[in-house]
Amino acid sequence: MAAVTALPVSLSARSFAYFTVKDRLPQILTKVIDTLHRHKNEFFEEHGEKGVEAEKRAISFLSKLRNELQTDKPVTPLEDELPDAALWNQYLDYQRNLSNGNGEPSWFQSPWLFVECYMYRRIHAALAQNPPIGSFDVFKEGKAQNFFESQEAIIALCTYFQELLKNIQDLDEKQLQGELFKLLQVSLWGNKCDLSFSAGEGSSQKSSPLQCLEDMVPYIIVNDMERLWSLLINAKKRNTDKCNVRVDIILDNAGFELVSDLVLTDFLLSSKLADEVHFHGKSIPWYVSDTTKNDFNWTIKQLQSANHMWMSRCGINWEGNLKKGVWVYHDHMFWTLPHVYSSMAEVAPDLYADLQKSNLLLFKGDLNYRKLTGDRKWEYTVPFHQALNKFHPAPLCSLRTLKSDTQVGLKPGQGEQIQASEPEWMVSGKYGIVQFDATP
Ligand SMILES: O=P(O)(O)OC[C@H]1O[C@](O)(CO)[C@@H](O)[C@@H]1O
Ligand SMILES: [Mn+2]
Repeated sequence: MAAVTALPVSLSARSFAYFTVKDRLPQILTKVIDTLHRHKNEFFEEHGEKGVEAEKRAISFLSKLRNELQTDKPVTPLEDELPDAALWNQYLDYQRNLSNGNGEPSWFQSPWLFVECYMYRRIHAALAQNPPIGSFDVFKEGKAQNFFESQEAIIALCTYFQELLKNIQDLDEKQLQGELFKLLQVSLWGNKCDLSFSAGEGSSQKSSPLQCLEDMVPYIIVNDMERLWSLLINAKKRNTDKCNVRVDIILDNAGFELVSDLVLTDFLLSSKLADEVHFHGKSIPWYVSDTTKNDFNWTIKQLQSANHMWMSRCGINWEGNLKKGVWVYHDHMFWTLPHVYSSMAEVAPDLYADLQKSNLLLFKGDLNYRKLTGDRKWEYTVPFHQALNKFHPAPLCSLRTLKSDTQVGLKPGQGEQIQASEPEWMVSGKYGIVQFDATP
């Protein structure tokens, strides 16, 4: 991988990133250790002494990791033999070359994106290397709790949606557009509910997700919903039996956000704006609340068996979509590598080629935005297309609330104006974007 010269510097642990690395990441590690402690009896019941020994080894690995982080030790090569280890270690070499002999990559000196991803990968190694507790998801409880605490909001959304389905065939184009915009916004604001941001403290959707959409429109600082609509409606009009419209959604958090994404994608199918939807989740537990295959299936099962007619109707329909093959779940190790998306074509050509088959890629959440734009200190007015740095498998759109200090594609003066009244605007999660790029 050649060193990049013409791009702005990477965000490193010196700004907002500094507080994340200094405070949030150690807090997350402490919580993970605590979670393992609390499950000791369960490990014993399931696996006997072997389970307890594995738990002890995982805890000592994680304590060592926390110490390395807090004392700004060099980031060391991975020593496990998991399938992605070689790619990680190559990336570490690349970081070494970038630092031009200015010392080893370390927690507070290296790019924030890299060290943060690296921490989650080491957490995974702590478990994966220690059978019989190798597949224990240390973040599962938090994700489930977010789902249960968002119960009211999920009921409100499922009820609204099932009512909408009753007469969806009778909606004219304008009405269809209005409904799409609503569900896009629910999915956008659903991204407030991630757990790495609050270091694993609760962050669920408490109020009805549909009620305050109007009031929140001014906080959507890039709003390309009209362009998204044009793409979808034109694709629908051109659509013939031979050529299906495929939408891909690169998922972010489980819990309320996932339900909001599933409702959005059900709407795309039910309105015939799309014929098939492909979901992309994480193959290992990631950034506390990100969706894995287990979370995806668990969520649909929970909905199905819920004691609420419209919730369970959603769950039953969605299971049906999976069985019929109009919903397809994928995971690929690339999504949990530290690489930015402009290197996908080189690092994961199979994934890139798969995404090229899509008519529209929806990228959910802040981390996806950081990887789309290379997590760099761009000027606010730099076009999104430029920041994507040649990543363009298909038309794409980011739905993201701002939780890290990078943002492109703003109008001249727009960023400075918000900054003047709200210094925290880039990291508070209060602002959002629906940012689209169609140009190859
Ligand atoms: O779930 P999301 O929206 O990708 O957010 C994850 C976010 O959590 C944080 O990593 C916290 O460190 C963000 O700043 C990051 O981008
Ligand atoms: Mn996330």
